[in-house]
Amino acid sequence: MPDYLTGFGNHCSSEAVPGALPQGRNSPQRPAFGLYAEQLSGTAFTAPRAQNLRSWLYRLRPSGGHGSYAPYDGAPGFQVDAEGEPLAPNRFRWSPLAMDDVDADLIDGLTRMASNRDPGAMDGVTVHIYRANRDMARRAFFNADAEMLFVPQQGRLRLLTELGILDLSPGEIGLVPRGVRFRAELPDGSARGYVGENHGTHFRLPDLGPIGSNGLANPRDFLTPCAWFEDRDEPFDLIQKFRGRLWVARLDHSPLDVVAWHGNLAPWKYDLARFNTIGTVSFDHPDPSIFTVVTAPSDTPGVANCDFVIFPPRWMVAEDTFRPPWFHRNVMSECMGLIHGAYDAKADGFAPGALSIHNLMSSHGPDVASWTAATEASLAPHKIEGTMAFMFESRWPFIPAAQALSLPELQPDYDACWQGFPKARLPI
Ligand SMILES: O=C(O)Cc1cc(O)ccc1O
Ligand SMILES: [Fe+2]
Repeated sequence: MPDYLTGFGNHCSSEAVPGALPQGRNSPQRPAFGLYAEQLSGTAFTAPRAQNLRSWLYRLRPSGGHGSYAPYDGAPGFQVDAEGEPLAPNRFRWSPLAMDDVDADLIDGLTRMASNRDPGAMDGVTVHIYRANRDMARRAFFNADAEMLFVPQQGRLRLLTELGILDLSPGEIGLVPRGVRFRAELPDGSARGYVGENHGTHFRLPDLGPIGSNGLANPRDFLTPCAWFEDRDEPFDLIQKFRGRLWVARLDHSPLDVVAWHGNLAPWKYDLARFNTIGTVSFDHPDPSIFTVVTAPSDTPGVANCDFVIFPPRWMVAEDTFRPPWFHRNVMSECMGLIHGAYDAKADGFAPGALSIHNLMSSHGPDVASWTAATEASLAPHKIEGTMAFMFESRWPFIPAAQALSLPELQPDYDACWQGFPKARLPI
């Protein structure tokens, strides 16, 4: 079992071998045991202190010991291709992608579903679904384009990163920072889930405003792995994502050889069951921003490049209120998934593993069946249980990948959700 340090954005220190971490300086002339000191930065050197992220890694070899990168064609589904334009401003929904014909590791088993912005432009978000049944044995990956937020939906996912091991189960999320090398194992033999690539500034905890100093995701529930390394002198492929494409270089050893590290740029995981959910105790359905777990701000205050929002179990007590999500058209764009259970705005067609996209100004909200049930329900206190939906919400519209639009799981009749509402009757 991996060990974890607690807290969000803390300056951590960890060593897998006692004495490996230098004391009192970052880069001594001769680090202990002949280790190599290397800085990994997550922000510009001159970023304000409150946002500045970097870590110091002490490793068996410097990370640069690889040859030149050649194109990697093994994971065509993960890469960015020319998109089909013009994109119809439709609502999109995919049923869970089938697992039967899967024969891939995490990287080869990624299917890019939607992107916004140019992945090399340090802005926007890309959403993928992964389906895998093989461990990455002698392959490691890192992403120059984005930090990666993993949302397991089926099966556990073990991310063995340069800075330690994240063991993720469905219901937990895990973040691997830009540039951090990792490989993935599947303790249950196969796994499916979602990945959000955040190309912009880092996910952080949202401000709480009038909520006060506690609530939503509490910092101490974020877990950062302790230092871990593998000493393997054998051929390794190092795959890198750079400007939307994949590249591979050869190493003669595992690049996961960081014996000790310190700093505040590090992987983390979070159990969504720890989320302190806040809602109305009077009337009206509040905006879903109260369910924000982490947010990646843009340059415009309050307008996120990407919010990660969940719809967790919670008590519904609002009086004289239509309790599920209302009908709406938003200026922000929404990409939703479901980890388990049912979502209260969609009675049908949105199964665990599914994905939907509601771009800006597209009319959406409850389907007819959910609307009918909620309109007729008695408004006794009621607990929504056994569910966990989530949403990547972005200021940029999501452009479905051409490959996603030709998947058999794309639902041809999604618009039918909003057909058949009875017309309102005015008094004559
Ligand atoms: O569209 C959705 O289902 C997500 C959503 C939920 C909610 O409670 C309010 C607005 C919103 O976009
Ligand atoms: Fe919405």
